[in-house]
Amino acid sequence: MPKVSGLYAITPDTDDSERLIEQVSAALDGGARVLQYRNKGCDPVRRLWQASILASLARSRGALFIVNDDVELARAVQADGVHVGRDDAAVASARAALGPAAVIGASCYNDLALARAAVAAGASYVAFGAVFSSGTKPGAVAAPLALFAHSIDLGVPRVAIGGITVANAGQVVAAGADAIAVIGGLFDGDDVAERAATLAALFD
Ligand SMILES: Cc1ncc(COP(=O)(O)OP(=O)(O)O)c(N)n1
Ligand SMILES: Cc1nc(C(=O)O)sc1CCOP(=O)(O)O
Ligand SMILES: [Mg+2]
Repeated sequence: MPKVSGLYAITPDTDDSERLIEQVSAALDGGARVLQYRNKGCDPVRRLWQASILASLARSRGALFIVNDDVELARAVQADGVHVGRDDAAVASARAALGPAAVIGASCYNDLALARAAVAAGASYVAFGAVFSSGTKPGAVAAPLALFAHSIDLGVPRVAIGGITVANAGQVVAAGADAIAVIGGLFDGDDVAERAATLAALFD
């Protein structure tokens, strides 16, 4: 199964598909190894269109393509996998729907027991967050960086998320995260390729 590691870019919510494609191309050019399509706001037709384009883009750059929340959309665009949280499909049902080769990610917030259960249910990676306060998700529970030292034995990649920026990402990598998932710290600005390159280089 392909490994989730390095810079994990997550798309910002937008209806502006042209800008989204430009920004995602820049993130992939800069070195993002995983791309998640996350769009909570737009209509289903545009979601399918955006996801299809981004799937091709990720594939053409050798990056993994993951769809947030929506197992059926992941299947429709032949994504590498899906990311699920507490309000989404269960890990086991996502795994059953997408098959043994799919990458199934599970949000585990600040909860190591949840991470152990997710791995037992078939998760390919787990995510802990929010490691810093997040402008994208201001109400997210805080997750201590020490979780990464305490979760090595899980045997799957551990992704950090929440408020990660060029300024603080080094601490997260030093704490042991296998990947850093970033929205605002990557896409809020015009220098996406440069930020991606800086964040990706932390894993060299
Ligand atoms: C890599 C990664 N980690 C965590 C999340 C959050 O998932 P969830 O808790 O289901 O919240 P929403 O993203 O659906 O609002 C994620 N999407 N990706
Ligand atoms: C989608 C999401 N999930 C989180 C969690 O803690 O599970 S934090 C978060 C938002 C990540 O965006 P940004 O990089 O802009 O903070
Ligand atoms: Mg979700």
